[in-house]
Amino acid sequence: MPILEVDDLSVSFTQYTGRFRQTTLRVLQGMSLDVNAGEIVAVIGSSGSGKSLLAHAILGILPGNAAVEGTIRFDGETLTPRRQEALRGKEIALVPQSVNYLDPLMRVGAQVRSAVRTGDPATEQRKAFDRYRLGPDAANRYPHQLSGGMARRVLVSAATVSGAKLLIADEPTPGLDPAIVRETVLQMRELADQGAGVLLISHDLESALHVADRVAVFYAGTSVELAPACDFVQDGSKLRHPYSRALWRALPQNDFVPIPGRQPHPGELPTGCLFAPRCEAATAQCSAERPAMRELRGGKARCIHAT
Ligand SMILES: Nc1ncnc2c1ncn2[C@@H]1O[C@H](COP(=O)(O)OP(=O)(O)OP(=O)(O)O)[C@@H](O)[C@H]1O
Ligand code: NI
Repeated sequence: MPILEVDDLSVSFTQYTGRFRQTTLRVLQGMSLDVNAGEIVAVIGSSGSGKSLLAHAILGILPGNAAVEGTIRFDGETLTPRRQEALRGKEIALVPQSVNYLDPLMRVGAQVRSAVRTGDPATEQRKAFDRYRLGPDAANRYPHQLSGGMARRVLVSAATVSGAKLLIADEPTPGLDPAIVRETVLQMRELADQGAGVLLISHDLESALHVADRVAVFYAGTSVELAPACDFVQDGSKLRHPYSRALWRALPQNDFVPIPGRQPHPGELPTGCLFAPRCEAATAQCSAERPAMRELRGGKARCIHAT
């Protein structure tokens, strides 16, 4: 049974654009995916595609002006705001995108100890710091006294001492040390092998493919494909959606072919398929209607032409 099931999730923000004018911006739509225990599902998409919002919707930490539609089930039961609060940091843990999530005024050892749920907090914190190569004096430091890599490892420690059944790792944005990115993905694999379900959010298809079982490809606030990781091979012809194939082909070890154009902003989405304006295979029908996600060859794709 899946540990996490996201079904037709949409997120909108209400914004005031003047004293009396209010607009609603839909930033996530029709998002569906599931994660099984012991499995890593990588969420891949460029900046602004909705990856962090999905994580925040699952955890119930979206800002107050956000409206959520659709259902999220954890361990077979629908998540309500009350249940999200009860599970957050316990059964469902986040490795946040930024080290700014650490409390700047609290020693990091104490922050990790406060996340421990079973066993002796001091012992569990020490074990986690050993596992993630944080020296014995690291626990007494404040976040600003740690290097970026060490702070990331403290975040992973805090997420793992909780013994969560579902881990959501929101990877640091590019520009941060690639070695740290690699390290985080390997840590996630270890946790999945111990039985946790992992949602691994990443810009970096290549590093995610090292550890993921399945890949969800996001574009402009929706999922366009859900594929087994092993479909990302050779010329990409096993993939179902033109955008997934384009991402694959854009990798340096493949043809390094960039895709012309850019991802549309939430306020300027095309009426039909969101990828149609950049798609080589687009026809008039693609611009007429938003395609639904459909099952295809052991995966799913949101494209009327996909075979
Ligand atoms: N509080 C907010 N109010 C209005 N729009 C928002 C808000 N938070 C996020 N958005 C918009 O929602 C979209 C998705 O944002 P999100 O942070 O999920 O992207 P992301 O895929 O995580 O990007 P990155 O890889 O840069 O972290 C973006 O267009 C962003 O501008
Ligand atoms: Ni993000």
